[in-house]
Amino acid sequence: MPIKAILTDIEGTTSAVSFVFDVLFPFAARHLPEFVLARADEPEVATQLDAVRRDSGEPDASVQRVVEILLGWIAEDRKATPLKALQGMVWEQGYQAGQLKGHVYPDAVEALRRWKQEGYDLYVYSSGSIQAQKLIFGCSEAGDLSPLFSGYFDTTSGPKREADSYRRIASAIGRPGEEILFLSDVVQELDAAREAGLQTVGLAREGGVLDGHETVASFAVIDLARF
Ligand SMILES: CSCCC(=O)C(=O)COP(=O)(O)O
Ligand SMILES: [Mg+2]
Repeated sequence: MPIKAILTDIEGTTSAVSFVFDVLFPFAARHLPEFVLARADEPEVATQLDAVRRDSGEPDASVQRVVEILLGWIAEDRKATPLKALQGMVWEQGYQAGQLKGHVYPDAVEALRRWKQEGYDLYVYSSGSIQAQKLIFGCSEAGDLSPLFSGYFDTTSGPKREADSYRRIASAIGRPGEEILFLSDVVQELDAAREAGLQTVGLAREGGVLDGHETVASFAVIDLARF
């Protein structure tokens, strides 16, 4: 069945791992303590702090202790939903102040624009929060890419290495899995997507092969007509 929609990962796929690890995560680690301490009583922040207390098994943790837990999670790259939500809020301030500009590989920008023009529907699935996804594409070095996308999915749809997450996303998109092409740099994500019936292409930006999946180094060589 020909594909009608593309679902793409961000880190390592549309965007450099180094942008996430060397720019976004250090920015969050630097600004998150002050942000959390200043806004701990605001409902959207308080909800996430309670989720950290719950997920860490420390229901009585002080705000200061929650900040320590969050900094530990950033250091170990934990894909925890409340951390991702808070990072998104902190990054929003950085993008708004012009301190951050989203990195998107030029080949990804070109292909996404072309695919959109050709009539494919484009979606994002990242561990970064939906707010963070909108920011990286909306405030990118290539300008505002947000009009290209028809929807965004994060870990509130489930973990990226579980097939059920992709089944939920396909259902939300309103298409059978085989009409959706999933792009990612992580083989366990590609395996989970395939188990749910999606088609897959792996991105290995530095070369190499993602075991069991067609693998490319650039969006420029992905030929959608073959699917
Ligand atoms: C949305 S940009 C921030 C990316 C992020 O926080 C992250 O954990 C990357 O996860 P991905 O699923 O895109 O590999
Ligand atoms: Mg990735």
